[in-house]
Amino acid sequence: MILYKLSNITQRYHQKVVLDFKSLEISEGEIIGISGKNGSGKSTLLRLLAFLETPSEGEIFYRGERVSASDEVAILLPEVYLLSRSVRANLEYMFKIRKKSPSIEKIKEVMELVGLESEKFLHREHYELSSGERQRVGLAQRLLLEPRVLLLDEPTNSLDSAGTEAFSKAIEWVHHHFNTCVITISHDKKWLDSNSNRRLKLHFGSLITQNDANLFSHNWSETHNGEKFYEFGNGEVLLLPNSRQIDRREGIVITQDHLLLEPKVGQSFEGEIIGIRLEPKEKKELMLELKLGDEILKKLIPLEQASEYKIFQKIRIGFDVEGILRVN
Ligand SMILES: Nc1ncnc2c1ncn2[C@@H]1O[C@H](COP(=O)(O)OP(=O)(O)OP(=O)(O)O)[C@@H](O)[C@H]1O
Repeated sequence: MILYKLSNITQRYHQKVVLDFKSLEISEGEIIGISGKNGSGKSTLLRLLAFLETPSEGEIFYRGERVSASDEVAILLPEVYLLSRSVRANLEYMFKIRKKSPSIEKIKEVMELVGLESEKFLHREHYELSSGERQRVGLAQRLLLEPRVLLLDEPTNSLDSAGTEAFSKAIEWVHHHFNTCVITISHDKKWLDSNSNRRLKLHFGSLITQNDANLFSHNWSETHNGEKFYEFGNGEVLLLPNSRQIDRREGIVITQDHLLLEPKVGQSFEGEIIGIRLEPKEKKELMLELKLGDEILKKLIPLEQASEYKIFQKIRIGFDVEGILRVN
């Protein structure tokens, strides 16, 4: 079932366009990771999905309807707001929102899930919590809501590695139990990769919806005559012929399909395989993680080709520049 349908979205603050894209569909149970540079519009998009803001232009349908709020959607912001009471009272409050009677067993279950020992933390006052512990209480609150959509804005910012791992498990748990659609913003690409089955990227307010693995959208430069080239950071450069008309601020993307392994013709670059893993979605493909200069690129290959690739193997990487996408 499609949960969200967004079309022709523009969001402006004081005349400045911060988000501008044509369409986005999000289905039930998807686990989506959103990345992008500071100010690219990630939090703005999350606020739109949480109905905390309405777009300046465009339409958002939630389960086929125009709605102004939904109690099926929960959002965890980087600064967690807690009631000036104990952890227990903060968690019990969620049952009131759901019009259910509090269950101490359920509370203890979610506390353990987010890595808060219930014996130690249940009766702690809100002011006795560190920022990482507040973040954990915040997530536990939202898990108790059993949301259809869980929106997480930089959830792991104040967490240590144990907390980060607990949050990964909690995402799996909520997805498994309630088929929750989880949408997470993070600057930690590795964490996002292992905690999402679809990636979105924002680039100056434009949405790039291809599997993120495949694309690079910064470090484009111009020659004196306006042709674009991409610097990989190892001295190698990919030239883009006939690219004068492209404004590099629009974002230039080469999708995964146009990333070629061991190409027989054309320009190619030496890369290295730094990761090989089974793609979680269908389990019929392998994701190769390739390092080329400062870039980490990804390429899906059929499972049958697994024996051809080994970790730390050097590999030639080429690009079919016909596959350039402009993102606007
Ligand atoms: N309420 C607001 N009023 C005016 N400008 C805003 C407001 N909220 C965000 N902006 C601006 O909109 C742009 C996008 O902000 P947003 O917070 O969505 O970016 P982001 O990708 O989440 O950034 P970060 O990675 O730094 O959190 C930024 O230029 C920001 O300054």
